[in-house]
Parts: sequence; structure tokens; C-alpha cells
Amino acid sequence: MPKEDYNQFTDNSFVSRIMSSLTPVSSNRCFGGYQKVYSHESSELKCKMNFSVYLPPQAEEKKVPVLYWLSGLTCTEQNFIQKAGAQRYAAEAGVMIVCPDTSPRGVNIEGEDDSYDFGSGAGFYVDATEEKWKNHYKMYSYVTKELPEIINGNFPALPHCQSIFGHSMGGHGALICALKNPGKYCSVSAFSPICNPMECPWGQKAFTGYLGKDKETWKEYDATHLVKKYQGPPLTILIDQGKDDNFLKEGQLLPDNFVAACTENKMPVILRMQETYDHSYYFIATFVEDHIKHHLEYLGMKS
Ligand SMILES: N[C@@H](CCC(=O)N[C@@H](CSC=O)C(=O)NCC(=O)O)C(=O)O
Repeated sequence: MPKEDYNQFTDNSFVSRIMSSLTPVSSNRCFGGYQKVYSHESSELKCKMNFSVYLPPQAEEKKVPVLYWLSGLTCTEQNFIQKAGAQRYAAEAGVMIVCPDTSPRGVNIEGEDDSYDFGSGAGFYVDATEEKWKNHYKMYSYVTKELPEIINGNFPALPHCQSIFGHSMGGHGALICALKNPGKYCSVSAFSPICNPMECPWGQKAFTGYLGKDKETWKEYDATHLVKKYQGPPLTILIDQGKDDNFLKEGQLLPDNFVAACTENKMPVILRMQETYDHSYYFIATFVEDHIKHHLEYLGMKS
């Protein structure tokens, strides 16, 4: 694309012309690039969804790799962009960062707003099969298919150069997306992921609600089970986990189960237990640079 077109690309009027199905919500200059938010009608989720996209300065000149970030319980597309401080590193590296919301919104399912760990803000990155939820709660298809198509079709993204990372429920999401789709993501990493949802209270509640009582079907969305049968291209998984994380102490995260399963299948995994760190975005902000550098290595952009 000629340079003048890329200059236009960063102008909202041009963006809205080429993106008839995307509505600009906000645009802020950030580390030489742009932090933007869009809304759109999702065909998978059958509702209006927001996502954020950080466009590094390099995206004005050429196509760039994409990092997908999946957030945790109660989050929207805003938490990571406001709290993680990742834009500085994305700008230096020349990578785009895309953050979806964490569930369908406002779909009027009875009980959808009753708790912080199920329904709104807690889509768990699965495709629901239970009657009550299955029409809207398809976050797995949304983040692995619909959203990448939108990004690749509307932004200067290198379509075969994408990686995924996330936090807590989103760490679980990142791990299962990578493990279920060998070769689709160049690399995967996670902060405090829910590693074995079948065996923890958060996961059992979500999987019962979205997938029903048959635990065999749960295995398709449990990273500890999926990693045992992974046979795709090599993936070196990076996980950071705070040792003072209350949810770790409550048995919600179970990283040791995941590492044992990786060892069983000879899957390389780096689990860094970080003394004195908790579950918060202060922890994520501390180590996000390491995660971006990890991904650069596998996106063919070693720094
Ligand atoms: N009871 C809390 C729990 C919510 C919480 O801690 N959410 C985490 C993710 S936990 C696992 O997915 C989070 O990222 N919160 C957002 C933030 O900006 O810190 C509550 O209801 O707040």
C-alpha cells in the first residue's frame, strides 16, 4: 500500500470508510502509534462487541505481527490497555495488540449478570452447548475465527504471524486456543492461568453451566488435558505465576498439574513462580515486557 494510504489509515474518517462493519469508539495517540477501540456486530455472539487494537508506528508503513490478549473474569477490552503498560513495548517491537471483551454483552439471558464468575464478563473462551447459553456464548469461535478475520481484513496485520497470551481466565483461553489449533499461533504465554479448569471451582461452575454435566466434553477445553495429546509444531509455553496470588492459594489455578502434563508429553514449558507477586495487573505490568519478547522470538522478530 502506498505511504499516503497508510497515513490515511490512521485517520478515523478513512478507517470508517474501509471498515463499514466497524464503528470507531475511541482513538488515542500512544508511543507513536494509536490505541483504538471499535465496536461491531458479532455474527458468532449475536450481539454488539467491543475490541481494542494497538497499532504500533510501524503499522503506518507495513503489515505487522499480531498479539491477541485474552483478559480474565470481570474484564472488558479496557483492562489490559489501561493497566498493563504494554504499548511502549509493542511500539518498540512493531507488533499490534488486539484485546477482545470477555463475554457477549446485553443478550438478555436470565441470570447472566448474577455473578462475577459466570455469564457477563466470564465467557471462559468456550463454545457453550447448553440450550440456555449456546445461541450467544461462543467466545472460543469468536476469538479464534471471527476476530482474526476482522483484524486481518481491516488492519495491516500479517495473517500468518500471530500469537496469543492472557491472564487468569484469559490465560486458560490463550492456552486452549494454542493447544487446540496447532500451527495457528506462533507462540503462547500466560499470567496466572486457570490451568486445569475441570479441577477447580471456577472451571467446574463455568463448564457445568456452558457445557453441561458430561465431563468428557470438558476435556476439550482444559489445557492440562489438551497438552497431553498435543502433537503439533513445537511450542515453548511461558507462564508467570505470583506466589502471593490468593487464587493460587485457593486452588483455582493449579499450575503444577499443567507442568506435570507438559512433562508427560515432553512439551517445553517455562513456569516462573514470582516471589511476593499477586494476581493483579501490577504483576502483569511488571512482566509484560518479558512476554512480548518471548513472542517476538517465535514471530521471527527476535529483539
Ligand atoms: N472477586 C473479584 C474477582 C475478579 C478478579 O480478580 N478478576 C481478575 C481476573 S481473575 C480470573 O480470571 C481481573 O483481571 N480483574 C480486573 C482488574 O483490572 O484487576 C472481583 O469481582 O473483582
